[in-house]
Amino acid sequence: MTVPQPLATRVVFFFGSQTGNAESIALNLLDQAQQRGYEAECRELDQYEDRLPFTADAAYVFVVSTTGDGDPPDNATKFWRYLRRLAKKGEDWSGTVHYALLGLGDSNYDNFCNAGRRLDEKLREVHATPFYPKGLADDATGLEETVEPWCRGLWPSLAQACTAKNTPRLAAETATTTPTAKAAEIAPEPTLTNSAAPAALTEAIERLAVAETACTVSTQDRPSDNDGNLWTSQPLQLDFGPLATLTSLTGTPRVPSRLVRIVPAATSAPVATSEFPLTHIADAEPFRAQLLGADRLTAPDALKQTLAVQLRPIERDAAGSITTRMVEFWPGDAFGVLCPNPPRLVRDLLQRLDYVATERIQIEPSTPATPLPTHLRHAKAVTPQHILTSLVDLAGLPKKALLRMLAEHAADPEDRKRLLFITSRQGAAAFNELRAHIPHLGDILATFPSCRPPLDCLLDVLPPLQPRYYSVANAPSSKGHLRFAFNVVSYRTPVPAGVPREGLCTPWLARLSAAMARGDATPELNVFLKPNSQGFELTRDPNRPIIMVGPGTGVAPYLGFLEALGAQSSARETWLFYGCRHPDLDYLFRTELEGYARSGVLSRLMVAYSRFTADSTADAAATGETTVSYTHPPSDRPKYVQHHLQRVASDIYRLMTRENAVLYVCGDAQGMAKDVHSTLVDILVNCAKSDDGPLRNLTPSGAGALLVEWMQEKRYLRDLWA
Ligand SMILES: Cc1cc2nc3c(=O)[nH]c(=O)nc-3n(C[C@H](O)[C@H](O)[C@H](O)COP(=O)(O)O)c2cc1C
Repeated sequence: MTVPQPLATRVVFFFGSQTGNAESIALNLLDQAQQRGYEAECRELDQYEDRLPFTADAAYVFVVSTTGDGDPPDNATKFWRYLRRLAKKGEDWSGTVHYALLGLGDSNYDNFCNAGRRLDEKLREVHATPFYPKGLADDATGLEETVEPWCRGLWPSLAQACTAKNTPRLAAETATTTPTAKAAEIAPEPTLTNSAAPAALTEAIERLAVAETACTVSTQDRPSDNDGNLWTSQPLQLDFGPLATLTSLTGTPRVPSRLVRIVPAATSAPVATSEFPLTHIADAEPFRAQLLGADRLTAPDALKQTLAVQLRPIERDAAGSITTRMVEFWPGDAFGVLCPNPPRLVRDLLQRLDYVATERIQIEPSTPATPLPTHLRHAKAVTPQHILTSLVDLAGLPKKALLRMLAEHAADPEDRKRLLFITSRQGAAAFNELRAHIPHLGDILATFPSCRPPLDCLLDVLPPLQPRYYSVANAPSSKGHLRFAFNVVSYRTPVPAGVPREGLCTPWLARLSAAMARGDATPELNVFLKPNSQGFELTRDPNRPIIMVGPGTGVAPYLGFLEALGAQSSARETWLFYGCRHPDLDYLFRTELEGYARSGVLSRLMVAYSRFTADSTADAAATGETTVSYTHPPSDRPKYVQHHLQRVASDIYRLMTRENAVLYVCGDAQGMAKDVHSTLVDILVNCAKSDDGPLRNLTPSGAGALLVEWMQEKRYLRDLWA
């Protein structure tokens, strides 16, 4: 680690963020840097300047998440390609570019923090100099665990790399704000100590005074309750016992930066739907689509309810008449569905926060030098109801930043103490317990009844509401229609055990479809095309063999592939490895898949059943081999897709090493994709033993490297979710 003489006089925070975490961290860092007197700015990575972008007079801080299968976020791909080009050309940034890097990821995925790691490698390749060790934060265990210490440690290192130009704003603010604000801002990690009785802890906490909230009025315009009864707000039963014996709290995070301010809109005219910002996703061009209906793909007694919905993209002419909109896509593309938060939850929150649902307001940055978070940038004239319905995520797992902000707005000292405890080092178990309840924002506010945060403070910490993406399960030729398949997400909480919960978008689509089947009007959705930028698409080369692996709803994109292949005439081999629990319960798209196998569009269809225990000797269905009949004793049946792959190992080896096949894997990142990957390593190592070519003596690590090479060459493609 080289700590440069402070050449830099400004700091640039760059973020690459798909779902808002990295952006929120970068914006908070920007605010803190400005308070420390640095001249600072914050940009999306793809907003780098093309000419002379990186200079010695700035220190650079990168906060980058990973998406897809180890890929950079959409707003960082242009920069990533640019940096690769520079590295290839032998660019030399030694002595010029000093940087720090924080990667975000999730260790449930194979390629943990891959985008951050690779960015770091490339920066080193061009001889940029890190001035602070890189941090890699893991969503699986809680980003905060790494993010907070990394951010705290950044400042001393930055002070050596970069000179602050201005008098720290902190000092100026100290003179003008309340003692509370001072304490919270100056000490990034307020350590509340009191060696006396626990009551004194309350007193110590009390000294961090409560900010006032000045919002009034009531809710109008009640949306209809078509969102089931799972979204009512319930207080959580949490164990605050340990708090009774504590005399100090340490490790509480700093109060989140103020990013957003709400002002009355310039006009009070009602908001027209057409004015309403539909999505913050770059390049997305939403269109309307009618929901035509849903087919249930699983039996009523199957573990999961899986639906295939049909949509008809539409456009309206000036007279209001509707025609089908022909959307150009390619098998492998996905569509984003913009799904609202549940009306019941929105209404509860508006009541609780005392906002007029339909009052026009405007969102502005808290200071001119701080950009608005991307998802709020278009909210020029909106209503509180719009914001809570469509812009922010109310149901995601709560972050410490949210709880820390709420502590600032708790009128009751007991609520405040408890909230601070949950965010503290001593309250780690309580924080995990809170998250195990899988609460939504309404539950959290019900648990701390004296909290009434102003809407702008909520907007500072709530992540953007994400569209839900579904692979298109048909070919473009399908009369302009779109088909998606998904499991309707419902589950029970681990704590307290067994409380029913549901997902946001899939139960909503299921309810809309059911209402329509009962005779309600045809619903319209806001949808946009998300072309597959990572190469997971039907190969455009008509001669390449195709191997598709996709258990469960991972089979969905292949339905699109197969429909398109059915319209081609090609002698190539097409194999599908599919898996489900039981042939009679959850074999999705069975008729279609077996039809493709019979007609030869699929050369082989191999189905693994994980819970099929019938004691018959194998017929085609029992073995899961539809096109070749051979028998297996029940105990020897392939249970999972990787078992089928093992059975035909030499064919897989031949197709991949000699016939330039493309291998696709779609579905669960955590279990299936890892097992399939290690099976592929085994297959390569074992089959290479009898190969006289260059792969003979292939080791497991050599096989792993070969698979990585195939990924880079887009011959081994994965579309995964955790
Ligand atoms: C669809 C999807 C794919 C992901 N793929 C990976 C991955 O391959 N490797 C990884 O470490 N994390 C992966 N993640 C986890 C994210 O990097 C992590 O949740 C991060 O906090 C997101 O930050 P952002 O909101 O700034 O994008 C993935 C998350 C999603 C939703």
